[in-house]
Amino acid sequence: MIELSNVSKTYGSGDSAVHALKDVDLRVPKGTIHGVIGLSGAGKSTLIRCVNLLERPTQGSVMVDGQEMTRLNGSALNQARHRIGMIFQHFNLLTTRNVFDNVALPLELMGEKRSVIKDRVLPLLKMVGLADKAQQYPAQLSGGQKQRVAIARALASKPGVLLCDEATSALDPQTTGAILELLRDINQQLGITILLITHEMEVVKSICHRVSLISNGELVEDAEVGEFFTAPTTQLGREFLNDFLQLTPPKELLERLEGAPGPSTHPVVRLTFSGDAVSTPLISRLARDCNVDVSILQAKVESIQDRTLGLMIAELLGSETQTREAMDYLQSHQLHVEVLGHVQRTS
Ligand SMILES: Nc1ncnc2c1ncn2[C@@H]1O[C@H](COP(=O)(O)OP(=O)(O)OP(=O)(O)O)[C@@H](O)[C@H]1O
Repeated sequence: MIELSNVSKTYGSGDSAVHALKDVDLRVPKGTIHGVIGLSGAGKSTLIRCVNLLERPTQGSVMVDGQEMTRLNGSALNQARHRIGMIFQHFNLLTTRNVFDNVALPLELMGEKRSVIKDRVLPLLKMVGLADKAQQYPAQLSGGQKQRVAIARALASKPGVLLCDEATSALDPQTTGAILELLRDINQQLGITILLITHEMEVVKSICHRVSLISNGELVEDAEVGEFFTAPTTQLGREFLNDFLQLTPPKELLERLEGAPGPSTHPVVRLTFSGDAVSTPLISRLARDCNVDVSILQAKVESIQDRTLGLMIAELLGSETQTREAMDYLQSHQLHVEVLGHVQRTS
């Protein structure tokens, strides 16, 4: 289990101080996979590096599997770090060591005997699918293979926790999928707790149980993945979702979109719906009960874990009162309604 309480991190001081983390509380239960997503510079790397104290928090406490990391120094901290594996975007392998010796490195640093090292490294290489590459050097491997070596190395000291710092960001989509599958297998087979940071919703959707959204050093959302994808509670969360689903209004419509309603305009809305609302014929009811016509401009249905998510961009055609009633009707049926703007009637 990982538990951060009131963690803040400030780089520098005075006028040049950067408040990279502000009062962060985060709890990752044992055996779960937790994602932290955010824009560039939001504080993701700082947060993950505070877990193993590669960065020491300015304030607050960090507990990992019952041990308070923030109280440790020197050799006690080094010992505790053996229980926390970490993988990085650029793999960080030693180019002068072959695959076997890269994986063996943490065990050598712990003073393990060669026979123990051999018994540990070979099954790990098998687990990550590189049993036949033990004698090869990093330069002879693909990006995905290098990350597999890094994963085996991170697991060598039998950690209870694995930290993944943008572990798939340097990989193509197919290799990303294979590495994520490996991480999921490791989580299930070894019961290891995984904390990962990413700027990609696809990563969160594929393997995380829960997700936190970080913005300007603050955790602004924390939810189950299905919940986050179907009902983000912040504007930033909705923007991540819309980018992921690529449901933005067509360019030609954007050009005609006006901010304020006028005497002869229609609202253009983005509707997000999940659960029962996906299978309810709300649009035809809207036409019947509220007397508005609905012109669907874009629509998409996605399965996120055990939930179904529907998205739609539509123009509501009717009088101002009718369209307002229609939006109230949709909201009362648990749809998230966002008015994107207004367009002039064409007829
Ligand atoms: N060593 C440092 N010294 C000073 N400022 C730093 C340092 N490391 C990070 N920062 C600043 O802290 C803030 C958070 O940075 P961080 O790297 O944690 O964000 P991030 O979300 O991981 O970004 P990215 O996705 O671009 O890697 C940024 O404003 C960054 O410039």
